[in-house]
Amino acid sequence: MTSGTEHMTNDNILKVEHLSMKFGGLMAINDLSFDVRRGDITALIGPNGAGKTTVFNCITGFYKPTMGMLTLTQRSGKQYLLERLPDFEITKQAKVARTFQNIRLFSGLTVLENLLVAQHNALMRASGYTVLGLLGLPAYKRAAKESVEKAAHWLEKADLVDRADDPAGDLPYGAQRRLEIARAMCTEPELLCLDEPAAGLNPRESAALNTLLHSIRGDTGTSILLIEHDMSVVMEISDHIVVLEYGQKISDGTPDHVKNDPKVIAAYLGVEDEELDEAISEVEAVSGGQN
Ligand SMILES: Nc1ncnc2c1ncn2[C@@H]1O[C@H](COP(=O)(O)OP(=O)(O)OP(=O)(O)O)[C@@H](O)[C@H]1O
Repeated sequence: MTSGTEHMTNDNILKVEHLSMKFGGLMAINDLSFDVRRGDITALIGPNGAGKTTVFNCITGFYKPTMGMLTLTQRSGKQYLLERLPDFEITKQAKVARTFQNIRLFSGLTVLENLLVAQHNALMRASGYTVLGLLGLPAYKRAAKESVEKAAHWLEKADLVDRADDPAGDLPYGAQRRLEIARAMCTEPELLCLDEPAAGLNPRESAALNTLLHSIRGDTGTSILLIEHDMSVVMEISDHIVVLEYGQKISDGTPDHVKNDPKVIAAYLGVEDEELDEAISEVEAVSGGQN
């Protein structure tokens, strides 16, 4: 199999197999394997330093893994080995979009302009890369109309219509997060990778984020892979959770499975194996007390 060959569609959009990433003497990711099912919201969680961002950086081409295979299968069945592609091809061809822990918008451009700039590549292709194309080609006019329509669609989905003409930098934090996601959606990704989308959001903004993510999954079928520390967000929106600790997978399954997994409880409470029973009883006592 090589990058970009045609294959049968399967249920997994992404297969991570035996991924390892070494920084000097530090094994940040150690023989990690997991699947991201098509159309699911999959969360990658784990304590600080577990290796979540490193996995994202390998998937999006920012790091080249020391070992392992990252196979992305598009809806058409076309497959890409991400570890072999430069990052711009991962975005452009494999159609993986990403947001970052720190918001990266064009803060001086308006909200609408941010959504249009995201579609620059498609517009330039339609122009034939010539001035005449820009001025006269029907293909360009059609593409320009479509890009405005797409921007309007995502403005509405992200609940930003009222702020369309404001500079992106003037938006409240939660609205900037939704704009980043809307901008990524304008590139029509097959896999959307979100790095801590709920970080710093208040409960109302978190709820608006959940609505946006559910509508992305429901309306477009785009698969979402996210890193998130906020457990209430993770448990509410995820179909599937993969838990890392010290670069290795310690649990993998539904939110219910993961939240009751003793290994996960221990990792989050920071206890040794022999103290596990005690820790589990403590957690049960606390959750019992809240019900
Ligand atoms: N470029 C790098 N060079 C050296 N070490 C790195 C590099 N990037 C990450 N690491 C190390 O790899 C380990 C995993 O880091 P990573 O940022 O992936 O964890 P994380 O789970 O995303 O943590 P957090 O939740 O705090 O963001 C850490 O020990 C980190 O110090």
